[in-house]
Amino acid sequence: MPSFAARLSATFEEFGGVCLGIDPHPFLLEAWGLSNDVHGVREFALRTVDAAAGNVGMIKPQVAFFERFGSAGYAVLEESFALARSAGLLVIADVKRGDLSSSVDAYGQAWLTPGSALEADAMTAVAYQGVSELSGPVELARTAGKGIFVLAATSNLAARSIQTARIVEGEHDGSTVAASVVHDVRALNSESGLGSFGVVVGATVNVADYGLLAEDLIDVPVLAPGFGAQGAQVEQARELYGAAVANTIVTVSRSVLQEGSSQIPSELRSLRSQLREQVR
Ligand SMILES: O=C(O)c1cc(=O)[nH]c(=O)n1[C@@H]1O[C@H](COP(=O)(O)O)[C@@H](O)[C@H]1O
Repeated sequence: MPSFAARLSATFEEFGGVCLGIDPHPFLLEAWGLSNDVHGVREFALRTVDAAAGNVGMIKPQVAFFERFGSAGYAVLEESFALARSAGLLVIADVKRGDLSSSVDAYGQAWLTPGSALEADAMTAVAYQGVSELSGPVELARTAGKGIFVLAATSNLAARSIQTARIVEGEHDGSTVAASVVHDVRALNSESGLGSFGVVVGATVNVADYGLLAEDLIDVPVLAPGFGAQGAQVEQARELYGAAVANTIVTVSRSVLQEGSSQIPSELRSLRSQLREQVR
């Protein structure tokens, strides 16, 4: 299996960096005329995958909306991932898992093992127990051609005080929590050019306030939520991410999904051309 970085680069080349989030909120199920139960979520997810295929290269299912329905929700995730894979879409499982290494290893195995029921191409992870605790999933990702996106500067205001806090000891003495995560994740990328290990940097944050420079994000895949419903505009992508806009995944959920499944392809194509302008 080629590395996640190689597959992501090919996706950027063919489709650009727009990613469609699959977040079946109850209000969206209602707007789509679907029931707020696992049948509605299944229909929503499969229609969304269909609408994404051929229009963008990536989807990011937010697993919380599926977990609401227990094992039946997981079955829908499995079916959706399989459909996405067969349509050539990269799947970033938005699971935000984190724990000490002996436990987080199992999360990695669930989401990144080739052939596992919930196999995705990449997963999101939380590193408040230390980026080094993620070594098990990182090793698995290396051998299986998978990727991991670690939360660094998230789009929600409530995280600002924690993520901009300064570390007072050790290797990262004096740097912000966000910058230390970016530094440690960058160090995982041994290959030259784009790496397989990325960071989440929300489009609603000013990276400088988080102790980050635009250069810190070069060659690291950047997962960038916050566009659309949370207020950032794709026309600001270069201003926000500088040269790293070329390796930024602009992920959008509610703003596109609320248009209804028949409108999704044209919405995605329009975002693609806006982002292409920014990358140029
Ligand atoms: O990791 C994420 O995807 C994520 C990180 C972050 O900092 N902010 C953030 O909004 N997200 C997720 O990105 C999606 C944003 O959805 P919309 O605001 O509807 O586009 C949701 O699934 C969030 O859980």
